Amino acid sequence: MNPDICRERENATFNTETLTNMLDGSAEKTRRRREIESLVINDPDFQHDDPNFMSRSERYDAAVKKSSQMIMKLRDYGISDPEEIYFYKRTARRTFHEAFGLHYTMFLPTLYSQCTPEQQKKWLPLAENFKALGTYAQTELGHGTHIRKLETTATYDPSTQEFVLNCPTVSSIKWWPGGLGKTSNHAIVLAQLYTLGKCHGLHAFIVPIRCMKTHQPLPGVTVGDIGPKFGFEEVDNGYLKLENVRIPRENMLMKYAQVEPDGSYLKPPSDKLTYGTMVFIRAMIVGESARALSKSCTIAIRYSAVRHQSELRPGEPEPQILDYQAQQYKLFPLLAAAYAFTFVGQYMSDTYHRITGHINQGDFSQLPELHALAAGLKAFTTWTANAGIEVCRMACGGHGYLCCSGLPDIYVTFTPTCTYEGENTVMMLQTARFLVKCYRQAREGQQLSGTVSYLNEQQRLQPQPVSSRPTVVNINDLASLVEAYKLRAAKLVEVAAKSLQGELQRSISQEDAWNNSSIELVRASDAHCHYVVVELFAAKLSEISDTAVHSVLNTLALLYALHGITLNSGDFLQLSQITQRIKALLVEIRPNAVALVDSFDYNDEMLNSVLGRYDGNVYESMFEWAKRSPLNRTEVRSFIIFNIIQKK
Ligand SMILES: CCCCCCCCCCCCCCCCCC(=O)SCCNC(=O)CCNC(=O)[C@H](O)C(C)(C)COP(=O)(O)OP(=O)(O)OC[C@H]1O[C@@H](n2cnc3c(N)ncnc32)[C@H](O)[C@@H]1OP(=O)(O)O
Ligand SMILES: Cc1cc2nc3c(=O)[nH]c(=O)nc-3n(C[C@H](O)[C@H](O)[C@H](O)COP(=O)(O)OP(=O)(O)OC[C@H]3O[C@@H](n4cnc5c(N)ncnc54)[C@H](O)[C@@H]3O)c2cc1C
Repeated sequence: MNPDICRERENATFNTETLTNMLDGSAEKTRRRREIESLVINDPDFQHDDPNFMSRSERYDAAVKKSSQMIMKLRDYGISDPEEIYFYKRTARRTFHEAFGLHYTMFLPTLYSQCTPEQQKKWLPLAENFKALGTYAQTELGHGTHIRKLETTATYDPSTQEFVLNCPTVSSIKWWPGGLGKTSNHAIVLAQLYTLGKCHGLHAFIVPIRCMKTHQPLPGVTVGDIGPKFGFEEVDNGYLKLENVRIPRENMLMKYAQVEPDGSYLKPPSDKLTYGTMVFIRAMIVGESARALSKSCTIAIRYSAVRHQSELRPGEPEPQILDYQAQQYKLFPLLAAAYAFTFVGQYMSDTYHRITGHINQGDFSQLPELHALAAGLKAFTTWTANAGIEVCRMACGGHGYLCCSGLPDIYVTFTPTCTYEGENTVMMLQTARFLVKCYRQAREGQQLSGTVSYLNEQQRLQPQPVSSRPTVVNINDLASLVEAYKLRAAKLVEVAAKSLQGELQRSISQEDAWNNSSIELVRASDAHCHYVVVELFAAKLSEISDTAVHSVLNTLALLYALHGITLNSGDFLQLSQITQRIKALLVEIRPNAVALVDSFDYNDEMLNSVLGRYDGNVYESMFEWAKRSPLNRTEVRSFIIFNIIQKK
């Protein structure tokens, strides 16, 4: 064990185990999670070669093998609780995605939420036993964001009681679905429904695409892999062209909308219920942001504790790079954000399950807020985490650029979360749509509840506009900081709403007014999400009874809130005072930095980083890893080089 890192742990002011238990939910939950993780870590079947030394095809093959092994082993162990399955899989996957990822995250959840009971009876046994391996095929070459314009059609033929599916143009070819290229034999296809000559918009259909015996594409189906990408190399994101593919009427997911045998159409209670799976994954991605950021911070902070560089005071030994204020300023606000997002991820998951419970009982009243929250927080947390992973990589200097640091893999695997499940700017604009609506309702005297209830206050304090109210902050008091964030959100929602109003007074259309105000609208959503995060972090503190853990998390929460103010200084005041306070907080966090990342409790196998190793022995491991590079298998690799040298 590296002596620097041992000293860090000895000097921590709190018990890491207590904090880990709190993050997991209880000591028993930590015990069970570790037990599940050790099933993977001690399993020789999961000791695969390093994917960084494999070709793309080898990576795909290894991912498929791993996915099938996981299925069998989960069965053998009798693990069926979704959370436990998730622990098992994320340990086995490490940083990467799994070959059957879309089957679990989108195909199955869509069947659970959008099938009738009869449809569930047919499809769930097939899907849960992996006889029907599925994906979610929505995006087309021409459209990913504006899904109302998708061109794939499903036309009902009452004479045979079938739907006929077609991708009529090049731009209508399905493009991107994970697991579509080579793996899946079924796809949930989102298509424009036509019946009795009328289009009823997007609906979801279960389409068999490959023979369940031979795995050959079925007649009318053209399917394949879209090629190498920025990351996700083990996933066969695919293309799909359907030409006159016939499926039975019962293959339309009919929990909400229905087509009768004679072709008559029954409307769903809300046409946005078709978008339900996207809301689910957006809600879950918030927790993924926390994990990607907490892993990156673990690597960068542990490494900063063992790395010595430069001279702080002449004649003294080189300090740990974690002692540089500039290094702390890069890493500690991200560490604080990783904790904040962990709590927000838990909240988002709970909120999703609570509101979908109501939806299943026929109460759709909270769907708009759920959609706005999931869309906004997905965008807010993925943007921060995405940028933060890069900061962590650069904070490790040159060694951070090596694949064995783990950081490049975390980045390339995580960065598409800013695009998939709804491009982030577009998601922020969806949240803004909800906020502006709420702002108008509050002005009309309606009482708002939930995360937007702060907009009621603006009504109460009329006629003074929110923007003219001073921001007075006690920078040592979290409750006061929450108020400041609340006021900022109210201000920016007001600015966006007034911008829209101003544009409309110039008698331009609603749509143009919206486009001309989009900078203000995105800022309003960003401020709203930032407020929600600070508020939830503060609320979490009130649940913590252990004084030492409370104290260290309070310091992190203050840093998170104050750092956010300096990043958005134009919206707040008291800047120089805040900077001084931030410097003091960095000093306070410094002795606990390693213990705080230890509390995330990533074991070495999952972290998969030579820089972030628990024992801090980075240089020895880095050298060992380099020796395994395929280029080092022979002393002279390229005959071209050999010939050049010989000619000289
Ligand atoms: C057990 C499992 C364990 C899980 C582990 C978790 C692991 C997590 C990690 C997962 C990784 C998985 C890999 C995922 C791979 C990516 C898959 C994809 O990208 S798939 C492809 C992903 N693709 C995308 O995400 C496409 C993005 N695009 C879209 O979603 C839509 O086109 C749109 C929302 C932008 C506009 O829609 P449009 O129809 O034009 O609507 P308008 O704008 O005209 O607004 C009209 C009204 O509708 C309202 N409303 C809107 N949406 C919703 C909603 N969902 N709901 C409710 N309401 C909604 C809106 O507020 C408005 O209300 P109002 O103001 O009138 O009252
Ligand atoms: C790794 C990966 C996996 C994926 N997996 C799947 C899958 O399994 N299934 C599936 O169906 N899809 C999948 N996708 C597709 C993904 O969902 C889409 O790429 C995503 O929804 C964004 O759509 P787009 O590509 O059309 O981007 P575009 O909408 O073309 O975005 C390009 C730019 O235009 C801007 N823009 C677009 N519309 C607006 C607007 N209204 N206002 C302001 N700005 C706007 C955006 O902000 C962005 O800057 C995957 C994508 C990736 C990268």
